[in-house]
Amino acid sequence: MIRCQHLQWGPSGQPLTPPLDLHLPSGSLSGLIGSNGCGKSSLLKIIAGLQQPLRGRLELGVPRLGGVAYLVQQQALDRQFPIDLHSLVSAGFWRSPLSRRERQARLCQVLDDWGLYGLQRHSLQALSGGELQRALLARLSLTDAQVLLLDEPEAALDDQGQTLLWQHIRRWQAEGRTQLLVSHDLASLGQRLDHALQLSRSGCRFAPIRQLIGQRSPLEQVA
Ligand SMILES: Nc1ncnc2c1ncn2[C@@H]1O[C@H](COP(=O)(O)OP(=O)(O)OP(=O)(O)O)[C@@H](O)[C@H]1O
Repeated sequence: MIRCQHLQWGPSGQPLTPPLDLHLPSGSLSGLIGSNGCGKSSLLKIIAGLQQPLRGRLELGVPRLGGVAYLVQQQALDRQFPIDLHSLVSAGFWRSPLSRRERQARLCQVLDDWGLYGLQRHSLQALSGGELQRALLARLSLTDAQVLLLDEPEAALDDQGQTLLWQHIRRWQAEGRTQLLVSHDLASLGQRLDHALQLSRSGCRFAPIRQLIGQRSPLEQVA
């Protein structure tokens, strides 16, 4: 669950949008859309607790530590950081109650799921954009967090990667996790999601995504 009351965020004294009131129930899957610089990534950082809001209240129903997982845009990562793919993905076990043996089995499964087998010892620099994105998603797959914040998760993924991504998103939805997903691919979101939050300087609007992007359903098109 994510509940915002009169929430505002942005640079000090310069809120990016009018106050946001929003309730995303547990298990919901919602898009977060809007033009470049309107404040989408900043809102995810506020929800993740990485930035402070300017004003308003935020309620998550879970503790931030362990309860919220945030998939960052990969350009926010330092590719020079001296770790390999194995270490990056394994960070998803943080606070996990699994035994060493269980972790090993789960890691193998997740690496296999995301098509990363054989790349465990590659440094971050040696990964392609799509491989790094799969590694970040594999790390997310290891967490038990109930709130998942996904910032452009389809970035750099090929068709097969995008299919895998949406299989996982549907699985997380079936597990009752709350997901908020930033994307600029409105056509794809329009086919896959029911609702989205649209941010802009003039206002925030949570509505059926087809209304927001001006798309009509196939039935409406026939009618
Ligand atoms: N650390 C910061 N200091 C000052 N301004 C910032 C900071 N981070 C972001 N901003 C500004 O806040 C605004 C919103 O940025 P944000 O990254 O949230 O936009 P966005 O909607 O995610 O954009 P995009 O679609 O381009 O990813 C931008 O104008 C940006 O320049």
